[in-house]
Amino acid sequence: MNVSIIGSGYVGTTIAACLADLGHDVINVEIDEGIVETINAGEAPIHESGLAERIAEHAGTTLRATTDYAAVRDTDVTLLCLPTPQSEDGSLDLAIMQAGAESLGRALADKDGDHLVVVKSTVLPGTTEDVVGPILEDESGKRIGEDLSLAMNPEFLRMGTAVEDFLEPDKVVVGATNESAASTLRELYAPILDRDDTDLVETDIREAELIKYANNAFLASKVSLVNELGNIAKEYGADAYEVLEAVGLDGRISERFMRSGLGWGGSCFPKDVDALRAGAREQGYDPALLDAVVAVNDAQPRRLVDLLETHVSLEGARIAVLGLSFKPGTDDIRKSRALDVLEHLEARGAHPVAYDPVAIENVRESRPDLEVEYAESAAEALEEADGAVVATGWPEFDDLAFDGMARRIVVDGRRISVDEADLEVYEGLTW
Ligand SMILES: NC(=O)c1ccc[n+]([C@@H]2O[C@H](COP(=O)([O-])OP(=O)(O)OC[C@H]3O[C@@H](n4cnc5c(N)ncnc54)[C@H](O)[C@@H]3O)[C@@H](O)[C@H]2O)c1
Ligand SMILES: O=c1ccn([C@@H]2O[C@H](COP(=O)(O)OP(=O)(O)O[C@H]3O[C@H](CO)[C@@H](O)[C@H](O)[C@H]3O)[C@@H](O)[C@H]2O)c(=O)[nH]1
Repeated sequence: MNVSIIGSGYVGTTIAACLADLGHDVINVEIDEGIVETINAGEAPIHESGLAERIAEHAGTTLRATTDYAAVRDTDVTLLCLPTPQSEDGSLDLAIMQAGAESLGRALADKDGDHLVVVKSTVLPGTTEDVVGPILEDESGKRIGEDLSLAMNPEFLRMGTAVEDFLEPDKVVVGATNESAASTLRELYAPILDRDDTDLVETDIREAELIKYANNAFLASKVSLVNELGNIAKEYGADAYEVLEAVGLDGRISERFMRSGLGWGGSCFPKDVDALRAGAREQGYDPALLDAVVAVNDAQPRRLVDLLETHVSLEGARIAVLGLSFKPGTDDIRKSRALDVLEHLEARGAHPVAYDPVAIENVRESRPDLEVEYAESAAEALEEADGAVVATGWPEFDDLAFDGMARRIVVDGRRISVDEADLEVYEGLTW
């Protein structure tokens, strides 16, 4: 099948390379010339395991990139993978989606024959049919249900495991207005749907849109619940990890997403939970539970620094901060809880010395306001430190030597593996 993909970020690039791998002819339409050149040169514009080799294999043949929307006219289906950020007030900002839909609609005006447009971006119910659809119709002169079809197909991949998640998903959700759109998507994903472990969910567009938010809201809520239970466990002197491991044995609950600690960040959970809360309020519903889910999450970094302060007087103290990315395996620092830890440390007069295997440059560039010293290794960050906090659970922090510290006090927000006998103080946030 000939496929065009609008937007070549984490989702668009991963999907393009994977669809080429599945045998489709794919073109990425992207406004960033640097990304277009990188893909056409056979290189990956982002770091994801398994991505570079797929791009290298298919670039120039079944995988191409361009800044020219006219390329969509040579394709049967277009996947919209544009960003859907949040506005200042937390609500969903559709400006980029609207601009992309306008450009796509204009390009489709000159296409003979039918075309299927699929929204893959995370958008609130109603966006595909009430915002994207009308723009496409206005700009292209085509009519939905006649020579234009519309579908919504949310994406559930995680950063760091994007290729594997896309090719081996638990489910594929297809929201479509007509059978021909649904059948085109079944054909597009045929090799994925042939797997025994992939469920196909066919539904209406509105439900498909909401499934994505419900999925992320559920997972974020699970982590906040686990953190609340962890905070309570800590008060009782109990180990939340032991408690929740046993709880997870209940098949109704599952053992996944049970790691308590510093909380959730990243480019998706925070913005999607906020957009759903704002959307619910707009609909006249007060999302009290989701408000609490965010409040519990926002309190964890302060709680970690409070815990450290029970052992170290922070004014003027040199504090090692281990980890900056929002989770291990990525250099993404968007809404990373580690940044909140840095802010709390700074506000209390401490001198943070931070180390992360890959995310330092991103923090340096995007947060020049933070007064932080950066170290080139965990050992360097720990050298002469009066205390340390673990903010991201990078595997390389397991079994670290803490002997360079001035005082061997470690407060852990991610449950790394440590030899407590080596330490003066070792405290977990929830154990
Ligand atoms: N990142 C994830 O892990 C993930 C997972 C599932 C779903 N999503 C959702 O997928 C969507 C895309 O997310 P992402 O992380 O890939 O975003 P991203 O910011 O990484 O990439 C978006 C790309 O779109 C390009 N772009 C912007 N305006 C354009 C235009 N008018 N025409 C063409 N290209 C344009 C940007 O230059 C950028 O390269 C969002 O709705 C997000 O919520 C993201
Ligand atoms: O037991 C856990 C699991 C996760 N986290 C934290 O939760 C955040 C999100 O983690 P993860 O879900 O692995 O990362 P993302 O790449 O943000 O993926 C989420 O967001 C994507 C974008 O919407 C979705 O596609 C994915 O399904 C969804 O898992 C990170 O800060 C993790 O540290 C915990 O604290 N404890």
